[in-house]
Amino acid sequence: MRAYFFDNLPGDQRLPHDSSRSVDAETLNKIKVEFWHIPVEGHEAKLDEIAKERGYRNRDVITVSKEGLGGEYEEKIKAFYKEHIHEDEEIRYILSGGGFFDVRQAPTDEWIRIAVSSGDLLVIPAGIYHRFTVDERNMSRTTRLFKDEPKWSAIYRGDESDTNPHRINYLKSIAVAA
Ligand SMILES: CSCCC(=O)/C(O)=C/O
Ligand SMILES: [Fe+2]
Repeated sequence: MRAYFFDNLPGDQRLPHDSSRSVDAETLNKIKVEFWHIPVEGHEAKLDEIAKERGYRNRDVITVSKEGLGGEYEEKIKAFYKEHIHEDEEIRYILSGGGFFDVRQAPTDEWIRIAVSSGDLLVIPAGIYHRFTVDERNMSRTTRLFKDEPKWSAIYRGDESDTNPHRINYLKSIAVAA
């Protein structure tokens, strides 16, 4: 896992877009993004422990690739890279391949790019604006943890998202006024 500010330059979303300005763990902690590295071999026990501690009852594995998603690939890639929030925390564990999770720092609204590969586990809090893309490998196999039914539902950034209670609570939790 490596984090840095996104360069905001035009170009394929799957390229690194590395501004060379690194982001440290403390900066990520301030915006409530957590991460672990858990070696893939034998990761199940640690994942079970995290799921139990945080009350997650379900999980699935998604392969984001042309082969994995077939006819849905283009549509899903667009949906994941469109800026959004969730009303639940997002926990993702990368089994193979990799990609980039971009999270918006508040209050600056700058994109922080988090490069993930196999063994990286990321916790993205409810209410933070973010997006995902595969990298140049064009493939990520990821375990997604869900508290309830395994369902992906996103609220795209727009007028309604800024007044969503989960967005407001998130800003409060990091001591930023909504
Ligand atoms: C790599 S898991 C698929 C992407 C996803 O679930 C999500 O919410 C991205 O923000
Ligand atoms: Fe998401």
